[in-house]
Amino acid sequence: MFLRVINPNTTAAMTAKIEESARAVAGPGTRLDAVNPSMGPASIESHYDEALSVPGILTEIARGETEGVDAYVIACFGDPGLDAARELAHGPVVGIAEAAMHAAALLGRGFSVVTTLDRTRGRAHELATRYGSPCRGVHACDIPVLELDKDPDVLDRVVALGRTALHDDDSDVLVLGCAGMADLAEKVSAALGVPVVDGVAAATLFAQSLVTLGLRTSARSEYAQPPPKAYTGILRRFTV
Ligand SMILES: NC(=O)NC1=NC(=O)NC1=O
Repeated sequence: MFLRVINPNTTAAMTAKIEESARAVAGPGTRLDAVNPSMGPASIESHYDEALSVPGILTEIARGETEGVDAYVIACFGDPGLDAARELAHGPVVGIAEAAMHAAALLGRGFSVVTTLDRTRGRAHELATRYGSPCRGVHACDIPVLELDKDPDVLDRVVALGRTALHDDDSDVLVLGCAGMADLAEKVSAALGVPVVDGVAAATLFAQSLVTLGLRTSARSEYAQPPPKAYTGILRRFTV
């Protein structure tokens, strides 16, 4: 099978980190590549960034549909463009927040999210409500997405915040609230002694499992192909 993991921001170093996390769990029979759009925000840390990332995501989905991609992962914790992507894709499209929250719900009574900027907490709560997940709290380490690779104290800060979150929320599982934290899961889990879910790995395996089960996005109603219509201006270049 052919999985495509889409980093919705345009930072190649993050795409490489995301690819590494996805490849680490993909099966031997799975062809996997990680891509990012050539247009869009360098990182996604606001509703504005999320909105501007969606045309690029949809461009990558449309391209994947011509290249035989069987399933997609949207590798940003805001799950940007997820519903629109499902209208374009024939196979499954899995967001890393959705995957991480569902995985966490299988591992404990309640989970906490450790994310980047404080302003992204509302989106995480909104997604947990939509997904019906037992999220007991969302905590921000206030490290900008593109600083995750540069700040030498990232691991210590995420561990400290995770410890506080588990205590204050009375949670028993942690979810990493950014694709850029994918490489921290194992170390944070070892430090805190609880399961720590990396949404990139979880979404990759969910997508792979759905294809293995022969399941795909339903085209019956809401996720049917978009009704044909004219798109004007620059969007004409990026629409099906
Ligand atoms: N909560 C987040 O910071 N999410 C993210 N921003 C990105 O650019 N990638 C993410 O996963």
